[in-house]
Amino acid sequence: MSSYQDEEDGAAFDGQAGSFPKEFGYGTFEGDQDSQTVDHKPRILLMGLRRSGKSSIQKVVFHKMSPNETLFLESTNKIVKDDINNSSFVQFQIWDFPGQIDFFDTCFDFDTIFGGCGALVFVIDAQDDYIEALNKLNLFVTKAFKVNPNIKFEVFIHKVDGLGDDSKMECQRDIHQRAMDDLSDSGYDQQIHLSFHLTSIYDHSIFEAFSKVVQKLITQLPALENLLNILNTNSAIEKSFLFDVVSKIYIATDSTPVDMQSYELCCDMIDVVIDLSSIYGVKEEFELAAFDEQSSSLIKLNNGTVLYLREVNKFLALVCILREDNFDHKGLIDYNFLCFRNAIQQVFELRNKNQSPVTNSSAVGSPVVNGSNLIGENLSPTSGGGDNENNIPSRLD
Ligand SMILES: Nc1nc2c(ncn2[C@@H]2O[C@H](COP(=O)(O)OP(=O)(O)OP(=O)(O)O)[C@@H](O)[C@H]2O)c(=O)[nH]1
Repeated sequence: MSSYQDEEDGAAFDGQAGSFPKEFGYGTFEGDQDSQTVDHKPRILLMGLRRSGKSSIQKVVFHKMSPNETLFLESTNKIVKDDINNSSFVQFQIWDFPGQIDFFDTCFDFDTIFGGCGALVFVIDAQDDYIEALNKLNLFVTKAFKVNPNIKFEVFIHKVDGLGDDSKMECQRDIHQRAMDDLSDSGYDQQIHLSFHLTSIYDHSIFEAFSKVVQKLITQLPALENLLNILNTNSAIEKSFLFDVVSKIYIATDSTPVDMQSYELCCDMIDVVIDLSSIYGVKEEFELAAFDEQSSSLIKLNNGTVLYLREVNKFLALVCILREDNFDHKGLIDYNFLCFRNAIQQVFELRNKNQSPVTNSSAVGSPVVNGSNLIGENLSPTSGGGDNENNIPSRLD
């Protein structure tokens, strides 16, 4: 097995975007070698009140900071741009806004901020009084919608690790209700769609929520989903995720529902593979990451389930969950995987061909790729998102 290398340092950096609001509406920023390339990437804005957890989210998901270390993060006092380049699919900028931002400041250039924005993530601290946060949410989304109606609005009901299961649900229901009432009062309830996610940096929920945000910016998603469906059907796979290895965001999965435990198992597998690879993997000279197309890993669980990881390209890995019995057909699965990988390659090529330099995410068309080369034996995968909902093993064999 070759090794994965954490690309964090090479992949992302804190571009100090200058002081707010004096240098607002940035075309370039320090550390930006090629502002033209960077600026056409879809942008994700992180907004919310002070200390709601915006910087922590960004650091934990994209910079591998441990959740405990976020206790020592200083308050952000200027907009911080972060260029995420983990893979050909996952390419965007995150703008972390200071909590104390004043939207009535005349220097605020709404057109520049919201114009090229793909998603606005509004973070609400669920452990705090959220009335003020809801007022801000309404102000920001209505303003953003007027400038750019294509923005996806995502509300992270954050720090829910401090709440019990019932309180979580109650909190979500209350925030949802109040936010919708506010939108209705401002006359936008029919036009603006808000998605709500319960999140915490202390578990996988923040990665799952960010996966969903990022997926909405990938216009090739239907093609990827389709390929995963075909792969599953022909290889008797129960569930498969296409992971961005560095961030553990899944950029696509098949169309069966995602259950959190399966996702967590796959994330853990990636951690195991990365850790083992960095200890035992052989790194070629001049190579940033020492893995190749042969990289793979297999973990048998004690409930008759197999986790199978295969390298798709430098940044993406396919992680599948399937029954041990069905893994007897490993040759077939491997062959189908190669077809799948070729098809993904075609998606990449089409995307690169179609990409125009001034586009945001919504302007890139979805290519039509089918996985017609995949071989299917008479294998019948059981339906649903995995059969191990109540049967998750407590140890890895
Ligand atoms: N319990 C808990 N605490 C969190 C979570 N996320 C962040 N925090 C804590 O919240 C505090 C504030 O986090 P920051 O990331 O600095 O908040 P911010 O929104 O960037 O704050 P400003 O920069 O002032 O706008 C830190 O002490 C974090 O450790 C979470 O999921 N659960």
